[in-house]
Amino acid sequence: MLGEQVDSAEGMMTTVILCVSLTLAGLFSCSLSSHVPTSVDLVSNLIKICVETAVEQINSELTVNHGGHSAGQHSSHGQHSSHGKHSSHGHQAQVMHAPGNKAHSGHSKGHGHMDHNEGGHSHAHVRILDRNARVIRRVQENFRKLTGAWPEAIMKDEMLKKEWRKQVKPHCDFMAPSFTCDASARYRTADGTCNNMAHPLWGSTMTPQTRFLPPKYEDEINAPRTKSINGKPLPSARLISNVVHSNTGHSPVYSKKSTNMFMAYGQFLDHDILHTPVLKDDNGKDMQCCPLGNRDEHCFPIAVPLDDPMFRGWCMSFVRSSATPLPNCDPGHREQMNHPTSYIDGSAIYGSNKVHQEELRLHHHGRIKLSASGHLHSAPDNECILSSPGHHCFQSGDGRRHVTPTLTCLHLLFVKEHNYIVDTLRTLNQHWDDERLFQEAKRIVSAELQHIAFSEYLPIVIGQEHMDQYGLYPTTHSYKTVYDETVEASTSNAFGAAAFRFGHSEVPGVLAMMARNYSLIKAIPLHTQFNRPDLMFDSNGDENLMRWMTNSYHDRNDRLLQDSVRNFLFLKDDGESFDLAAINIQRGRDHGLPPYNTWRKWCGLPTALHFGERLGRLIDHDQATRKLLSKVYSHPDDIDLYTGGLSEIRLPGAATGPTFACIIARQFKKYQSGDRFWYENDDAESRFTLPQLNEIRKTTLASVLCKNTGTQVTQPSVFLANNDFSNRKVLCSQIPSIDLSFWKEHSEAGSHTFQSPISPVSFLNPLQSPNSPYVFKDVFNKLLQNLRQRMLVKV
Ligand code: HEM
Ligand SMILES: [Ca+2]
Repeated sequence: MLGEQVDSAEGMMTTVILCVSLTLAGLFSCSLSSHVPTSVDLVSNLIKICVETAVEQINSELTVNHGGHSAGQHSSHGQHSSHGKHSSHGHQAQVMHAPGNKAHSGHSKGHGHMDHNEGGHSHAHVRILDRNARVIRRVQENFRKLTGAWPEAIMKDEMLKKEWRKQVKPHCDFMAPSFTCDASARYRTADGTCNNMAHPLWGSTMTPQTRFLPPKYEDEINAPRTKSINGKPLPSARLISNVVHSNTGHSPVYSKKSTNMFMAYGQFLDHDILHTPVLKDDNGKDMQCCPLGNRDEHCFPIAVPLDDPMFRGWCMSFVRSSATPLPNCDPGHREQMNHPTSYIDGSAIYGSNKVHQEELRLHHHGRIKLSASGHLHSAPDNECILSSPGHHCFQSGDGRRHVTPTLTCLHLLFVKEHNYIVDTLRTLNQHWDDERLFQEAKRIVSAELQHIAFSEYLPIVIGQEHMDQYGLYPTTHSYKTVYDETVEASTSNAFGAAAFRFGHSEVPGVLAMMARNYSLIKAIPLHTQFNRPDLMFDSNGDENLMRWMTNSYHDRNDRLLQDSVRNFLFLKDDGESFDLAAINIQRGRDHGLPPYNTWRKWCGLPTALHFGERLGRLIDHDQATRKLLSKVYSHPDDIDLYTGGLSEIRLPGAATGPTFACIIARQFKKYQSGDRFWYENDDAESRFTLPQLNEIRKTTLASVLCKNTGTQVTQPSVFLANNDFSNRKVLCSQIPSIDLSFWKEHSEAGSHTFQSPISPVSFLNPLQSPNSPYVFKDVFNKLLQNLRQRMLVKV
């Protein structure tokens, strides 16, 4: 045991020697107890040495490099109480600006993201977490230099662990707020805390992403993977992108099955469950990490091949995802944080903390703010790119709302859905106040989002077999009692940094708008629209864009990404742009994702031994892809998860191959069974009544579209093309939709009893179960025959 080692004469000597030498070096002033030191004293002093040295080191680095924030004592309880109130305790970070510091000023050269106002002071919080993680990492490194002990050894020794927590805690005590969760709460908190009563932070905002498998960092703790198993450097992420993911010079190939609405919804859903923050510079702009060899801890620039067809100058800037300490400030490897709540709870609409939520609310009749002209409420001008007078940036619960117009219009759609629900509830329950209306509508919208995700979206992503294998289909009757309090629903690293990015291969090169008669209004290259709200200001812009989204195929799920995102991502006037495929690969390395073969094994799939054709080959890749992979990688064990997974042959009826389908299925299982407020749950305090649940089961994205836009005709499943009989277009009035009269309160104000259950006409969503009968088919057969089949437009 390490404690015993330190207790030994040798350990004591080392401590004293170090103490003296570090004091002499002027790093800190060391005073060991005057009495004969006990093992606790020694360990305590040893850790103290390491902590103080770490703080000094970081402060001097920050002063030299950035004039950034001091690593001194600070803490910020970014977590919230059980009532979701924002609280901030302890000292604020001290800011020590170095005189004359010019680093990173003025220019915004990172990934071109706009300034994100995510409510509260989220970026300050990211900075604090990142610095605290850095302090802990340094303490850990120092401790290892002194004692040779790895984090595991510290955690196994009770005395050492206790001392560690005591000494390091002042540098990151935001991780241990005290909670009084209300077990009888009917509503989720804004920040996701208190969902799991035993672990109130699970799945909540700004907590570490979880891992299915331990990370693979080059130094075991922090440094990205850069070396092949044969010791040579790994291929550059941009080179892999050029060889394996490039479609440059070729026409796009479209899916034969699903629509651009399926693509867009994937991004919208992703933003409910994940955002990994990266650090900004002192001016709140993207950090610049070029040229190669930049030694800033936050930088991991991508090497651009000399003969690159698009990018010049050897280097693409890449900022590492911010780090976050582990709970209790325990030692361990680098972890990345998740900004939104991990639960599928509409946090992209409602915000992920109370402060932000309050900003978004109108505080009148339960509504969310919209502009007078029916757009999302305005946000400061620096949060998007404005090019026309009269246009404005938008507010919403997630900072990335402007990234593409296809995403922005889904934000608007669900704000309208919220307001539609509150307005209806208000007519039913006139005694409900603003708060009650808001919370009830939020609860219903969250349930709708969960239902759409699991009944309409996910089956197309992973296929029926995985849906069945993991028990992911929603039930068609009664409750589904799947809640398991031992399951942590937090978003996992490999899911977010690789598998769920499968959708990037669906992204089109061109967006379009369609009129009510399905004629094309206009087609616009996607890369001209990043971070711009303009299309939303066209007359009926959102409706016309969504009409195109439901009437056009997305780009096929394959290993290829369109130039819109592979060469022209966030293209600026000065010609600077990024490659999303290269970023995804680099992100995986930055996050320490184990490579492809390790995940194959975890999924129970055969691993590859070579790139050839004999036994032991990459069995889920076609021959051409095996060849391309062999051109860049020197061994199958080197293959990055993103590249290996994306280039697999898709499973029958799925948008993903077996490795991504496995990771995505296991992650969605966590969202389903780790959420106490899961909409199908039979939880005494928060469940829906059965009739209400049956109403929620009627929800389809088509019904939400019909209710909240001028759309009059659409196919029942807007994720699927309307090219076969079962999904032909029907009038909106024929698309089942939630009947909110089941929320009419029966008794006194404040009570939670609702109208007695009158069993509604049973409705089976055809997508819930592959074998269920298609009810529209019988009921509306006649009408359908009269509707002309609309051809999908390929732009
Ligand atoms: C519509 C066009 C899209 C654009 C322009 C886009 C762009 C981006 C960018 C720039 C990032 C950050 C990359 C990084 O720095 O690591 C990102 C992350 C991500 N994207 Fe997309 N994306 C799009 C669509 C999609 C779709 C359709 C999906 C899924 C179906 C998706 C899933 C993800 C996921 C899971 C992440 C990781 C998020 C995080 O960890 O913060 N994206 N995307
Ligand atoms: Ca969420």
